[in-house]
Amino acid sequence: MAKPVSIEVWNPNGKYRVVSTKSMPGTRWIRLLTDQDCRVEICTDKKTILSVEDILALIGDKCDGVIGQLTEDWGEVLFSALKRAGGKAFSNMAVGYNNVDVGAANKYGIAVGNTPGVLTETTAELAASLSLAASRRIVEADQFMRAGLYDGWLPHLFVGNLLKGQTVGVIGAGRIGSAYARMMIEGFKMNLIYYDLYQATRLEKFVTAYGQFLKANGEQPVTWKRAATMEDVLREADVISLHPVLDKTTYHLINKERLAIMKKEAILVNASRGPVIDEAALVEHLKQNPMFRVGLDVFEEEPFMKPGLADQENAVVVPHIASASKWTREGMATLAALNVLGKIKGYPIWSDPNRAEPFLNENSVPPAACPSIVNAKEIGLSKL
Ligand SMILES: NC(=O)C1=CN([C@@H]2O[C@H](COP(=O)(O)OP(=O)(O)OC[C@H]3O[C@@H](n4cnc5c(N)ncnc54)[C@H](O)[C@@H]3O)[C@@H](O)[C@H]2O)C=CC1
Ligand SMILES: O=C(O)C(=O)CO
Repeated sequence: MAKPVSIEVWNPNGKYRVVSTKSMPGTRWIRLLTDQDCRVEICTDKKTILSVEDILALIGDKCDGVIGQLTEDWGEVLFSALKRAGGKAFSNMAVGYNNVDVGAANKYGIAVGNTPGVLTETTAELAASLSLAASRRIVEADQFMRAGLYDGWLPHLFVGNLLKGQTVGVIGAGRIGSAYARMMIEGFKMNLIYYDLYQATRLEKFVTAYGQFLKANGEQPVTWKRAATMEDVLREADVISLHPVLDKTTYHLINKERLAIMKKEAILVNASRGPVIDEAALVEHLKQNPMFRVGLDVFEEEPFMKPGLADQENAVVVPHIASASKWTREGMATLAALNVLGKIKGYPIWSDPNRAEPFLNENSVPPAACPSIVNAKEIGLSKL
C-alpha cells in the first residue's frame, strides 16, 4: 500500500485531476490548468527526490495527467498505474527525458511531454559561465580572498587561460551546444571544432558569416570545423563543452582513455547529464593533471559527487542549475502544464516544438496545442 503524501489543491471541483510532483515557479501554469476545468494537486512533501512509491500514491485511483521532474523514474510501474487511473499524459518539466521509459509510455498510449524552446539560451549561458569560471579560476580566487589570504598583487597569482583565438570544442551541437558555441565565438573570438551525428548547418553558416564580418573589419576571422571523430575534438580543442542527449551511445563518452588525449591544460565543461562522463576517471585525471580544469553542472549519481571530486581545486561544481533563470523555469512549468492539458483536451501537437514563444506570452491565450510531445508519432497524435 502506497503511503499518503502531502498536497496543495487548486480548484477542488475541477473535472480533470492533474498532479504536479513538485511546486514549480510562477503561477501562470496553475491558472492555465484551473481555467480549463482542471483540479491541480501539487505535492508539497519536503523530500527532494520522490520514489516510485511516493508517485504511485500521488497518482491514486483517478488521475488525468502528471507533471513530473527529471529526478523521477518514469517507467513501466508508473505508466501502468497512470493508465489504470485513467491518465492520458505525463510531461517532464525538462527538455531531457532520459529518466523516462518512452517505450513503456507507448505501451499504455500515454503522451510524454518535454520543454524545449525555453531553456536553450539559459543553459548555454551557464555552460559559458562554467567555461569562464574554470579557465580564469574564479572560484579558487574567490575562496582565497574570503580566507583573507590576499596580501598583494603577484605575477603568478591565479594565472589561467586566455580564450581569445583558442579553439572551442562542442560535442553535441544541437540546440544548446550551438547556442553555447555562438556565445564563445561571438564573445571571445574562438575557433570552433564540433562533433555531432548530424551536420550543424546553421551554426556553420553563422561562423562563416561572422568570420567574414571580422575579416572585413580588419580582425582575425574565426573558423569552424566539423570533426570526423570525437577524438579529433578532444585532441584539438582548448575548451570542450558537452551537450549531447544521454543515451547508451553517450554513456561514459568521456572516459579515462579519452581524457588522456585531451590537452594537459584543457577546460572540460558538462551541463548535459552526469553519466556522459565517467566521473571516477575524471577525479583521477584531475588529481594527475592540476592544470586541467572542469566546470560541472551535472554529476553521475546526483545528488552525490564521486569521492575526491569535492577536494579538487581544479573543479568548479554547481548543483544542476543550468536552466535556472526565472523566465526559463516559469516557461518550463507552463510548457509542461500545457503538454498535459493539451492531451487531456485532445488538442493536436504544435508543429515546431522549438518555437515555444506563442505559449509563453503572458498576455495572450496560448494556442490550443500540445507544445512538445516526444512520442506523438508512436501513439498516433496528429500535428497542428
Ligand atoms: N544541465 C541542465 O540543466 C540541462 C541539461 N540539458 C541536457 O542537454 C541535452 C541536450 O539538450 P538540447 O541541446 O536541447 O538537445 P538537442 O536534441 O537539440 O541536441 C542534442 C544533440 O546531441 C547530438 N547527439 C546525440 N547523440 C550523440 C552522440 N553519440 N555523439 C555526439 N552527439 C550526439 C544530437 O544529434 C543533437 O544534435 C538534453 O538532452 C539534456 O539532457 C538540457 C537542459 C538543461
Ligand atoms: O531540461 C533539462 O533537461 C534539465 O536538465 C533541466 O534543467
